[in-house]
Amino acid sequence: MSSSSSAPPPDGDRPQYTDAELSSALWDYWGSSSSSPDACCGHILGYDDPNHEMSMLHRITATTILDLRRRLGGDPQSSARPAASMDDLLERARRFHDLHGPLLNLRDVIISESPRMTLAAEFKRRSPSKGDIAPPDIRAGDQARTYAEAGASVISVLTEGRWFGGSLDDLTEARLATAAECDDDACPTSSAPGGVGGVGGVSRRRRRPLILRKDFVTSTYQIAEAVAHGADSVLLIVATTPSDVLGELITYARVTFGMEPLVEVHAPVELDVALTAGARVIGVNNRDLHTFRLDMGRTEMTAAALAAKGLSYRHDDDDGADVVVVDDGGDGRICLCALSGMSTMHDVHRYRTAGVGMCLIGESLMRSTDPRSAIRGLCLDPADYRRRTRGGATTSSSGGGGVAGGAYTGGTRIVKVCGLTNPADAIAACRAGANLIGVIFAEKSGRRATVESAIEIVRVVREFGERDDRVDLVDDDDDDDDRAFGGEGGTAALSALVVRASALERASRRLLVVGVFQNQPSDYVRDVVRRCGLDMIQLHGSEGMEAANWKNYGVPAIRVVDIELGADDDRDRRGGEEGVARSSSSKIAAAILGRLTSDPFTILLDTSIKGDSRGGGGTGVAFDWTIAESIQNMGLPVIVAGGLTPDNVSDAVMRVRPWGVDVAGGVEASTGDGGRRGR
Ligand SMILES: O=P(O)(O)OC[C@@H](O)[C@@H](O)c1c[nH]c2ccccc12
Repeated sequence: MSSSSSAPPPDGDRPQYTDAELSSALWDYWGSSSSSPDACCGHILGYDDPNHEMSMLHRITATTILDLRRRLGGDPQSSARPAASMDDLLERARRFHDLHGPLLNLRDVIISESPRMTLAAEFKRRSPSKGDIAPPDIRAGDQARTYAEAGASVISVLTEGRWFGGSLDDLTEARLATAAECDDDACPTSSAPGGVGGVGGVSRRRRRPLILRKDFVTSTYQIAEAVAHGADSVLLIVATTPSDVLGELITYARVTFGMEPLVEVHAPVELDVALTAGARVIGVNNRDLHTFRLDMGRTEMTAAALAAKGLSYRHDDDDGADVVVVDDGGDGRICLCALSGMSTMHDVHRYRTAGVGMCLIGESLMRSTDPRSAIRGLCLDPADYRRRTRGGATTSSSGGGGVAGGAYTGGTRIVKVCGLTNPADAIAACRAGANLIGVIFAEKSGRRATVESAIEIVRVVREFGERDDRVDLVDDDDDDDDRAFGGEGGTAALSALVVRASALERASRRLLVVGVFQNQPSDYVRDVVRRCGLDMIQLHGSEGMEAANWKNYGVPAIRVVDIELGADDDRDRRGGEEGVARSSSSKIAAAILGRLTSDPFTILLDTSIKGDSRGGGGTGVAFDWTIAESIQNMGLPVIVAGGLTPDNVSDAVMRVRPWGVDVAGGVEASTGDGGRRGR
């Protein structure tokens, strides 16, 4: 990370430090310890960084050290709150406990949840790699309560202010808002892990969640500060802490407060440092905080190293029996946690299989419009996961999907923003929550992108989605047998499309770029797909169902089905005769389903205007959405397009609850195409 892009957002009267000041603060910190950087695995120099430039992790840590130094020294220039003395903090911590009760112990919480995966749900306003993640008016207390009620037994609160936008006030707010036991419909069994008095399945009350302070802790002062503000535990990062200091901080936390800290490692060599320092709860950050690169395999790598030492705590449920593993009597085995990059029940299950006891999830819960159902969809209880995935075909994480049969009721999962022509708008769309980014190559469009701009868009979207390559959607779930895709309508096609909807939901967490084409030669389409690295295409012309088979272009296709807006349909709709409109919309829906083949990956419904020679798409007009509703009632999740703008999209979502929406993106300026929107 270059130093120019790593400056924090400007923030009031906070002092800015030069690189030289930051660097010397770090070396002072390291110099104060007897352990040399090399002996502690050299992480202070950063991984994969032969030039040993100051990484973001160094910068944030050093800034935190200098900020604290200023506060403790009582900076007369600053209007920031002067820091309390250590004695004051200890007195405040004692008062807090007299009022609100004792600390919860992190290891005990994780073990008592087994075999259910402990969820640490994180409150994080922004991050250095992603910018703003949540709306500015979001309250830590509200979010923490929602998390707790949905089944999180740990709430992690980012308190770092400059890069993560957090504060100690957020911490206290989260602690106080979750002070009471809460009703818990996510509580799995009568043995109610974490529950109180849950005998015989009568009571479903959970104890309050444990509150974790996430910050860049380098001193006992910050630990006392955390406790005084309501934290039960703190994060300690091996990559920035000299090994002897790490040992001192862990011991201080335990002896002074009975606190069990979460010790973060990223590389196997750091595991040894953590173990030597006496850590008992170890979190593997899948993200390298020096480079921000995400490597989901880090957790398994560390789990294997821990298992080889015979130190893994077993959280598993003995092959499916709902047996709670009892405490091991404190024989020193380690609770392993996975941190960063998770969002689905598959991620949780993956780490469950590796022996992990706690998953910490931030960004995807902060971005979720419905964190409650997002948490339920994680299937923390292994029995839930088995139930959801029974029969081999995995259903959507919303729990609403399933192989054909039954209406789709899972809510809106796919948000496509279409017509982007430059990387800045594409990033804005990603930040706003889009998971499909549409780039138009159709000739008639006023929003047509160039190959060069599409290449750039693909680059920034991949970076945002943290992947290096095209997402391979046609995977093991899909049957590569030609007969299954051979153009027969009916249930087989429907089943295939329903399974693919789940696959698309999963894959789109990494954000996909879709190229939109209309009656263009397949050689041309293939060439653009290859040159730009598109993940999918959308066929918008009269190419026909069969043309959408992924084998034609090498990537799966969204097949657009035009809903023609004729004078009659329009009268039906406006006349307000619900019954007539409904019966005609279900007839249209049935006709559409009858035409389906299993060639497309997904179906998108869009408006076309009768008699318009230019064909469907880009009309800026909405069709009768009850057609989409009928199709979904028949079991097929669809994407709805046509006349959706950021202003009216929530209306469509409330009324139809479509699986996907397609919104015209970018700047709503005249396209030079008679006012037609860009698709
Ligand atoms: O938002 P994610 O990808 O779910 O990750 C959360 C958490 O692990 C991440 O915020 C984190 C892990 N270790 C940290 C150290 C400091 C700040 C932040 C972190």
